[in-house]
Amino acid sequence: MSELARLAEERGVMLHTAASAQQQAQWLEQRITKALQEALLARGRATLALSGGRSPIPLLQALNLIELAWEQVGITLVDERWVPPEHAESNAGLLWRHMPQVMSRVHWQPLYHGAGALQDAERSSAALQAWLPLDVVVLGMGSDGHTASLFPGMEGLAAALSRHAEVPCLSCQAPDGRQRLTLTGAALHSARLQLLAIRGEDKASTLTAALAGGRPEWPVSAFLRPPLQIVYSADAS
Ligand SMILES: O=C(O)[C@H](O)[C@@H](O)[C@H](O)[C@H](O)COP(=O)(O)O
Repeated sequence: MSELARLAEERGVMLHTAASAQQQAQWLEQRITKALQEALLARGRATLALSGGRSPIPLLQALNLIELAWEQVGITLVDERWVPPEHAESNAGLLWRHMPQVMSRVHWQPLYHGAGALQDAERSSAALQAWLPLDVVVLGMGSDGHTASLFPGMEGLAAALSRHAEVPCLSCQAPDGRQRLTLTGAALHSARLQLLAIRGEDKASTLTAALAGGRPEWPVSAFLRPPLQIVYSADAS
């Protein structure tokens, strides 16, 4: 058993290792679809918060092929760069590019509204408060241990990570100085299904260090406990 698997088991966190990026996407799509269908059956509605960046593209493409009552599903992001959807770095733009069929049918809740980072965070929080608890959250992770746009050393990090955070969405700054919007622990910890998807050896070593408990200052460490399910693939392509 790998060190990653041993540490995950020690923490009671499910770890699935996929042989490729496509198999990781398939594993995620099956669990997300099942959770959304259960939510629709139980409550007539479902909510899903997705990560941006590069890793989620195969998952977005897989979800785009799924037949579901998408009109009863709310989709938002776990974070957004504070740029309009047409900007190359927009996570909203990423979802529209790789999941157009789904995005055209769901109740889409953007985080970026163009009024200013602070005002956009307030507007997104007001809208998302009614969504809590979320049904599904899909987290990614950077090699620096950030998740969503919660970065190590960020001002107000402990409060932002807390499940008792005052608001579900905050504006913040990435280490590169760019404005971002991020869900807080109030939204992220509320999810009935919490998934962390990472790819590549680099992130595996970051995650191993976090699971070993030696990195409490890394935001991802706040999520490494049940009911989190981790899916890892060495395939970083
Ligand atoms: O906006 C973003 O970039 C994401 O939401 C971010 O938190 C992402 O999950 C990690 O940075 C990993 O990104 P990659 O998948 O591109 O490595």
